[in-house]
Parts: sequence; structure tokens; C-alpha cells
Amino acid sequence: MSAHGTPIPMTARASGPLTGVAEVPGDKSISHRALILGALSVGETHVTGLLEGQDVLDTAEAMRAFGAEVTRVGTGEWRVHGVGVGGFAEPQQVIDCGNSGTGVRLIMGAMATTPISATFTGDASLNSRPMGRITDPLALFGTQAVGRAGGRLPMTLVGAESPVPVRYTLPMPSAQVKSAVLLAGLNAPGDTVVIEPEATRDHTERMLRGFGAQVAVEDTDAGRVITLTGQPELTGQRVAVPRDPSSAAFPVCAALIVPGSEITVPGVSRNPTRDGLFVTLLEMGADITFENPREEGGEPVADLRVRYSPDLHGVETPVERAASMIDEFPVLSVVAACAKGTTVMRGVKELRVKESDRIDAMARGLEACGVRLEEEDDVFTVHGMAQVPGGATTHSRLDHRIAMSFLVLGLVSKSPISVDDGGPIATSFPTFEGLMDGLGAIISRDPA
Ligand SMILES: O=C(O)C1=C[C@@H](OP(=O)(O)O)[C@@H](O)[C@H](O)C1
Ligand SMILES: C=C(OP(=O)(O)O)C(=O)O
Repeated sequence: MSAHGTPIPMTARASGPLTGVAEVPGDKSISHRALILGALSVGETHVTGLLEGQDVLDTAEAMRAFGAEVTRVGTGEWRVHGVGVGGFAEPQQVIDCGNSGTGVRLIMGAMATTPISATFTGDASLNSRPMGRITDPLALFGTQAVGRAGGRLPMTLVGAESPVPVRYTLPMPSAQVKSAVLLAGLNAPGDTVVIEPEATRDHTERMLRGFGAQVAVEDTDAGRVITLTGQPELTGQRVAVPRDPSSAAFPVCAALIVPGSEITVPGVSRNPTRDGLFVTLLEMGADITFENPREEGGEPVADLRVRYSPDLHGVETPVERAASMIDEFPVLSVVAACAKGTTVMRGVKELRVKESDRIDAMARGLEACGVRLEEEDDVFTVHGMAQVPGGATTHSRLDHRIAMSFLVLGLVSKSPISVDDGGPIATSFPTFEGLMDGLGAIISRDPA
């Protein structure tokens, strides 16, 4: 939905070759963290390349409510004057995190060990997502939480008066849970330890170090053991946000399946904990090259050159790769529908608790477009075909990635594909329509 709540129906139709340069926006995960760590630091944090999607704008507003000064200086350029670890003020209004699981879960962690209370809410999607995964470990610090049945928002958290450090093994592969525990550990005396049996995106660990915290990471038989030394003084930093591989996924996958395409996507993060889609696409026979590999803002980045790949074939993605491509399965299932043979995606049950149940959303939409598939709790299988019939209206279910995935499929289907509401795209990729149009994709807003 648009900010004022009116659905924005959109349609994609068969397009000529996609060509040109796709400058995708800043990384969403890193953008949230830059604002939150800036707010927990002393002095000024200067951010460039910040994603100005609604999810991140909601986090900026939340940081103001907790007492930080957050100012937009120019496009993607923001300054944050922080209040220091333990310095959050009690918000005077409800914190509305909109559509953003990352926003609400990281902010809950960041306030959990300061003796203030705050009430959190979001849109219909966010208010249906599980928060027990956050409040369970936060309770170990001494944080109290009261929410709706099933641990849903709206929810009030009361921060611990005398927090104790925590040792916590993640019950599911979730960087949001890991990050909430680490951020809470900042204001607890002593060492907070998180053990992750499967590695998840490591932006919090990297950025905490960059802001001056002591974070040790050890690979053991039990998984990655992350130890944070509590009560550091964090100091404001300059953060250059790399471009988001999860947003790059859409023009990249579109170029792979639209005949004759050749595009470049500059400056995309190649953090190994985010790289699973590219690994998988290469296995499928995709023509992608990674040029000018370099380090920017503490993250490895490269310029991607992507060419139409007529011989894509199905593969099996292993359980242990799932976390490194968790947000990319919807668009991978679109590529799978256009590849020869069958693609089996394993270890995907976390997709059921995203902005929508993404397995169900993709399964119903793909079926409506004439694609054969099988769905189990933790496995999603898509059978490729020479040309997807399309000719359906799919439901985005308040989920940006579902909307963008079906619009990509509509660029190659026999008949156009519509989404009932493209509004959620603005949460993570507000420039999607203009960028795709610039490459030659035919995506239009439907007349009211
Ligand atoms: O930490 C983060 O920035 C994110 C972690 C992932 O969620 P989970 O931790 O729930 O897997 C991912 O889906 C989300 O888009 C961003
Ligand atoms: C799952 C996602 O985001 P979040 O959990 O922050 O809502 C996403 O962007 O795909």
C-alpha cells in the first residue's frame, strides 16, 4: 500500500533487452544498523548511501523518539548525534516500525537494558509476525514484555533495571535475533555471548567493532561463538553504506531471463553472509562476472556485469546456504520457473514468518501464472518451463519482495502479470520502478 493506504496495482509485460547501469539503493540491513549504532554512540555519525526506504525512515524516526538527533543532509546523506550506550530517553509516543521486522527487533534489543519503557507497533504484516523470538532472550537480561497473544505487536517492553549479561544459543538462524541480543548486551556488564549454529549476516558484529566495541568471533564445532564485552563507549563514525545485494537481485535476475539483456550493477556488497543467491545463480549457469572487487565501508563490494543466460538449469540449494540468501528465495523461484529442470530450495521455513508467508505467497502466485511446484514446510520445489504463461493477478500480501518478484516474472511471461499492490516496494526499493524503466522494462501502474 502507499503511505496513505491506497493499493497501487501494477503490471509487467514482455520487454525487450534490459540494458544499462542499475544503481540500486543502499543496503537495508546496514542502513538500520548505522542509525541505531549512531544513536547509541557519543558524538556524530555521518552516513552516506543510506537507503531512504520506508523501513529505514521509520527507524530514523524511532531513534529521534529515543532522544538521538537524526538529520537528513542530502540524498542518502544523514547525520546522527547519539546519546551513548544506556542513554536512550523514554519515548513519549508509540514507536511505529511500519513494515520492518529488522527495525522493531533491533530497536527492542537496543532499549532492552536501559530502565525505560516503550510500546511498539507496526502495520498489519508486522503485527502478525512473531516477537517471542526476541523477547525470550531479552527476558534473560531482565527485560519484561507484554504484547498480544502469540507474542505479537503491539507490545510494551520495560527495560532491565540491573541487566545481567547473557549466553544464548540461537534457536533459529536469524540475524535479527542475534543482533537484538548483542545490542542488549551493550548495556550489560561483562560478556554477552551469542552462539549461532548456522552463520547469519554479520553486519552487526562488523559495525559494532567499527564503532569501538570489543567483539570476538570464534568458529567452533557448535557454530559461530560471538562474544561482546559490555558497556563500551561507542563513538560516532563515518559509515559508507554499500549497495544492497537483496535489491540488486531483482534487476540481476531480470537481466538473466530477458533475452538479449546486459546490465551492470555497480558497488554491490559481496559480504559472504549475503552471497547465497549469486553462488546459486552461478551454479545454474548464469553469466555474471564480479568486476573491480574492493572494500568499501568495511564490506567487500564489486561491480556486477550480468548477461542474458539462455541455458539456466535447476539446482538444489542446501540447508546451510539458506541464511545467506533468505530474502532472495522469492526471486530465485522466478528464475527457477524460467530454467530447465527442477530447482529444490531446502531449509526455507523461516520464509513463513517474513512480511508474508513467502512460500505460500510465491506458490499461489506461481500456480496462478501456470508454474508447477511442490511445497513442504521447509522445502520449496519449482519446475522450470520454456515460457511461463502468466496472465494472472498475484497478491503481494504487504510484501515488497513478493511484489517485485512477480513483476520480474511478468517481463518474460507470455501474457502480462499484475500485482494487486506494488506499494510495499517503497519499504526497501523506492526507486525500483524508475530503475527498471531506465533499463527498458515495461512495468506500469494500472489505471484506478
Ligand atoms: O538482520 C537483518 O538485517 C535481516 C535479517 C533477516 O531476517 P531474520 O533475522 O529474521 O532471518 C532478513 O530476512 C531481513 O531482511 C534483514
Ligand atoms: C524480511 C525482510 O525484512 P524485515 O524482516 O526487516 O521486515 C526483507 O526485507 O525481506
